Amino acid sequence: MTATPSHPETELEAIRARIDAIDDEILRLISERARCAQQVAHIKTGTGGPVQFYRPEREAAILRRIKARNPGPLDGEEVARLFREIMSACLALERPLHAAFLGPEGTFTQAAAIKHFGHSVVTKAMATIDEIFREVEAGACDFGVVPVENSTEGVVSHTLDLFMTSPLRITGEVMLRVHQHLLSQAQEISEIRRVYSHQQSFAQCREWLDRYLLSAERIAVGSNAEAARLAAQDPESAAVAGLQAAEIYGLNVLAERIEDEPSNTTRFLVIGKQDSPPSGQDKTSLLLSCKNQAGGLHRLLAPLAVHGINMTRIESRPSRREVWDYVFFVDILGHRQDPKVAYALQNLEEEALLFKILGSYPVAVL
Ligand SMILES: O=C(O)C(=O)C[C@]1(C(=O)O)C=C[C@@H](O)C=C1
Repeated sequence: MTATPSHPETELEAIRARIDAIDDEILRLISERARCAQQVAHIKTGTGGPVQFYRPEREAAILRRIKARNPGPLDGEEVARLFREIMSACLALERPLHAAFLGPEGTFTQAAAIKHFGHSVVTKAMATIDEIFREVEAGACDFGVVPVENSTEGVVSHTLDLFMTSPLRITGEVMLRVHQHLLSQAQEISEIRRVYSHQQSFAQCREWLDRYLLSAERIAVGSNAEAARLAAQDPESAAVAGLQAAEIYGLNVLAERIEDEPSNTTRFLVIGKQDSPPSGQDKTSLLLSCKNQAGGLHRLLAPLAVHGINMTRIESRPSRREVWDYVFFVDILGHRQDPKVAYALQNLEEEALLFKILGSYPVAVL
């Protein structure tokens, strides 16, 4: 007996019916999950103490678990992003989270905030990095998101400097692949006389700009989004900015991905009043200074080597106390509560002139 070939239309209808049934089931499960989150909130508020609705270590653990268990065919990153949004909505049911970012609307910092907290976070644009710190210190926002380093252009020194005086802690990190585009009201690159962008973005696209827009004036402004806003008012100009800015300010994309390094990534820090409990895969950021003598830095960092701790970054900045006096921003792998890290930090503190733990937080998952 030969099987009768099914009609493509009938087949499509059958699969769509199956998708509808699956969607019903997903919806039922998401609603059940949301009710669980409401119960969590109820338990948290019942404890009497200060309530921490947002739990970065738990969120990181959930996303890592989902990625590890993902059977495909969807990519692990993709699946984690979906769960990121489900958790974001569940948390908003408990209590909406407010995060300050470096504005205006449409900056990479806003994209980083949404990548980290999901779309249910309420983002608030601030004019400067200082204002983000102050907004969080004052309790007007739960968290702030600030850029700290770029893979092409290096450190955002102003952010580091603010940690010297701020009581805020680092509660998370966000890695964002940064793609720069040439945005304009004009239709052709040949019409462009001026280009607006942030200094860092100009630096990330230097080769492209030298090649295709050498004669256009480069005007540095406070943010890429501000650049896009200005480009929207001046048809002979363009902005180097992200796609979000193109959408918000209604600009054409004249050239895509014009960054010199295709892997161009910016690292952002999430700042808040508390850091995060251990998630199993964490980093710790430190602010240190050592005696100004031969072998001072070597002796200061020796406990890390002795206890087998991996240092992922070291950055020096003028201390602003004395001329030619420096402080060091050091990132290590591990949580300050991990016994090995705790021992090393104890030894390190004995050797240091200045010793401040800026925070322990989950290594970025997304
Ligand atoms: O487990 C918690 O503490 C929750 O509040 C639940 C939940 C979630 O949706 O899974 C929501 C928000 C927290 O940031 C972490 C996890």
